[in-house]
Amino acid sequence: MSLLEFNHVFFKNGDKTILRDLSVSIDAGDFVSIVGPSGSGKSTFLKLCCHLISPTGGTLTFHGQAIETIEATTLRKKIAYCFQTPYLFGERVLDNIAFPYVIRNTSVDHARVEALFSSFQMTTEYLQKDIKNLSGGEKQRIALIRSLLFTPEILLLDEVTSALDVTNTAIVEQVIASLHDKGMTVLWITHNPEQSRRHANKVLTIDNGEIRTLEAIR
Ligand SMILES: Nc1ncnc2c1ncn2[C@@H]1O[C@H](COP(=O)(O)OP(=O)(O)OP(=O)(O)O)[C@@H](O)[C@H]1O
Repeated sequence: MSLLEFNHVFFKNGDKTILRDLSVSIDAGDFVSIVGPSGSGKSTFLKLCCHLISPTGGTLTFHGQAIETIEATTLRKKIAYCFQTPYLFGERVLDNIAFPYVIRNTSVDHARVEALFSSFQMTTEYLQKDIKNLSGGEKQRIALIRSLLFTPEILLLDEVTSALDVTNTAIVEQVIASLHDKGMTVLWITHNPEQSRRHANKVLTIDNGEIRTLEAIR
C-alpha cells in the first residue's frame, strides 16, 4: 500500500526551484534512507512529507488523499518529524514530554514515558532538567522521545544522530530499527553512507533538487 505518493511534485520558493518533478511512492513499512549532497533538497523533501510546506506543482497524497486537504492536527498525529536541530520549548524536559498528552487532552502515561526513556538508556530524572542545560545530543533524544510517545505511522528523521557519540548513535538506530520491525514507516536523512544502508530497504538519493536514484536494497 502506498502511504505517500509524489506525482510530479515541484517546490519553488519565489524564482528558485528547490525540488523538481519528484515522482516517488513510499509504501507502508518502508525504511527509506535519504542521502545526497548538502543543499540538495533532502530536508525540503521531508517537510513536504509532513506538509510543513505545500507542493507548488504536482500532487502529493497521504493514504490516497491530497495532503493539503488533511487537517493539520490529524496529520501531526500520524506523521512525526524530528529536526536536526531539535526544537524544545518551555523550561523543563517535562514540559516537552507532557505536551503530546496535553494536546490530546489526556493524562501523562508514566509507564509509557519510562519505557521510552529506558529504550534510549536514559532515566526519567531527565524530566526535571532545565532544557538550557541539555547537550545537543540529549536534546535530539528528548525530541525523539516526544515524537514517539503516541507511535506515529510515519517517522521522519533529519540527521537526528548528528550530535551523538558512537554508543548513543547505535542505541538510537536500535530503537528506530525495532519500531520499524513493529511496522512503523521510517524516512531517515543521513550523511553517513553506512548508517543509510544498515536498516533501510530503499535508498533515495536526491541531488540538485531531483531524485537521482531510488535503490531497493532489501
Ligand atoms: N524556505 C526556503 N527559502 C529559500 N530557500 C530555501 C528554503 N528552504 C530551503 N532552501 C534552499 O533549498 C535548498 C535545499 O535545502 P535543504 O535544506 O532541503 O537541503 P538539504 O539537502 O537538506 O541540505 P543539508 O544536507 O545541508 O541539510 C538549499 O539551497 C536551501 O538554501
